[in-house]
Amino acid sequence: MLSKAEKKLVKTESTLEETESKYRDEVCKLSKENQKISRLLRDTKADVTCLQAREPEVSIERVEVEVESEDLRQVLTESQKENALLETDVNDWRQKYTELTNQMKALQEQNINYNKQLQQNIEEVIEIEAKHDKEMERINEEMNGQVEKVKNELKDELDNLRSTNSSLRSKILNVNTSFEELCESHEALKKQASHFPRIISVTIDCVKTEAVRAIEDINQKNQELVCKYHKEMKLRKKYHNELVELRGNIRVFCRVRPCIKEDGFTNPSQIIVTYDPFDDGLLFIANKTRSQVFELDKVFDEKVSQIEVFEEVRSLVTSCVDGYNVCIFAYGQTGSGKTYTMEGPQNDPGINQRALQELFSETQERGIDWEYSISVSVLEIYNENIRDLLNDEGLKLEIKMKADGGGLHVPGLKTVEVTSLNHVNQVFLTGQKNRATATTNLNEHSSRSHLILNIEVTGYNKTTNTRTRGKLNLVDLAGSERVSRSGADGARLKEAQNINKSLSCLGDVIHSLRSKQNHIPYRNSKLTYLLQDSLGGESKTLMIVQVSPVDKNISETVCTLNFAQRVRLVELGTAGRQVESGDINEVKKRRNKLC
Ligand SMILES: Nc1ncnc2c1ncn2[C@@H]1O[C@H](COP(=O)(O)OP(=O)(O)OP(=O)(O)O)[C@@H](O)[C@H]1O
Repeated sequence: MLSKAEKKLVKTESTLEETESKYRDEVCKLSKENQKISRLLRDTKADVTCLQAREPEVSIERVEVEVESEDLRQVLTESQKENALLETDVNDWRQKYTELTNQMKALQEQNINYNKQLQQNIEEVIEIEAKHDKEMERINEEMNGQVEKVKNELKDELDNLRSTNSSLRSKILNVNTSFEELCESHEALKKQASHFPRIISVTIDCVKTEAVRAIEDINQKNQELVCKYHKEMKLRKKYHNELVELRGNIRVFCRVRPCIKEDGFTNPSQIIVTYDPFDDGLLFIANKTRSQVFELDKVFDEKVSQIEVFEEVRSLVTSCVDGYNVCIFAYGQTGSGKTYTMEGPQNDPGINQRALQELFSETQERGIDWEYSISVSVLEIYNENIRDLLNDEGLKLEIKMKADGGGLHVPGLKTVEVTSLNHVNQVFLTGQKNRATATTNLNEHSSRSHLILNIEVTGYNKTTNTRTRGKLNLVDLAGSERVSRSGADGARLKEAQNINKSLSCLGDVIHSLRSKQNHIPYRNSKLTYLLQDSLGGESKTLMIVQVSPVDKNISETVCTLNFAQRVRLVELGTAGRQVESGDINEVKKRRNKLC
């Protein structure tokens, strides 16, 4: 602050000095001019005085002379000329005098003006000096005030610093004490820290044990949860099955066959089928950019074995022993694995052989009260003709209603009672032989015909005098691919049209059953007519749809699964047992009533 006031003072002083020197120069210049004018005036005055004091050099004399001679006249003429010249000179001097007098007057006036100016300037200088003094006084006062203020401020600051200093001193004293205390604590901690590794390792061991225990607990809980979940799932499935049974729905399973060499080289991106790890009833098909989901009663992935498949149908098969009509048919496009699931290779048989084996063991386990007989017939429907595969006589067979009202049958169809698995295998071999002799290419033929293995289980209870009769139809349908896709003509076209007809009749029957229509068009094809007992009314029906996992078959796969979804919604009504009391007349009466 002081330096600012000082600066201002110095600046004002220099401005004043500048102004003063400027006026001093001006006054000096004016007094010099004044002196010059005074000198000129004095000189002019002296000249005038001198001129006034001087005797006129020329006196005009008028002499009147009588010119008497020529010489005199000449002298007179010359004198007159000289006189005229002198008069001219006098006039010039007079004029000069007047000019000088005027000049002197002007200079006097100028001198007066200069004097006035000088006086004015002197007054201004005095005024400026007074102002300067005043300003100096004010600045001095201001400066003194500032100095005083700064002094006071500095004093306050010094006081503050002094008090801060004293408080800092006391703090330092305190810090010193704290520092000493900290040093002591540090020493103590150092001592403690030397024990740390041991403490830490003990703690880590404890934590590890705790963690292991916690993980074990979690694992146990997890396992319990998984068990509960599986139980829930089983329960859900059981209730679902019960519901299905109550409603009489057609149960629909889906089996995905593994990739085979006919699929060509397949990389993972060509596999279009995926599964839900938590729900074995869902199947996903990657159809172009979207994933289509299909809900079925059970999905068997490509790794599921023949035994596992049979485990799922075992109870259905054995219910035949209790007098139920059961039908299991395999549906799907050619090469999707229908025959594999139903017949299977010799070293790993499918449902047909396992079902018979199961029926044998089940009937044997029923105890001594029961007498059972199991008989089989094997037939195929090819081009809407029924062929008995256990009889090679080539009889034309038709489906007829039994005379006693006991349902449909095929008169003339050979039925063989089987007693052991070996016997069953022999019967199957006969069927396969007969099928092969009628055709040049068994594979192609099997694709275009429906194969039906009919098993009838009759039981008689000696104690209660009751009879049971259950029928098990195991059907390997012809390939379901569309005619338009196969590009067939001639005999092939006829075959395809017939397959198409019977499968579309199957679809119609299912549609009519689903929409609970009064008329169900069973008779529109040999297949539906023959399976009437198994499709409608009091039977348990299972359809196993077979699909290929690769993208080249996607449209057939999607068609198959759409068909499966429709089939699943069909309600057939509660299945009924075929149990007859010993009094045959009563049975007949009941049957006639039903018809
Ligand atoms: N689950 C499976 N495991 C191993 N191989 C299988 C499986 N399913 C099908 N295959 C194989 O796929 C090929 C075609 O199967 P399959 O003959 O059973 O089909 P299909 O649907 O009966 O055909 P078609 O309508 O022509 O009779 C066969 O070579 C068969 O061995």
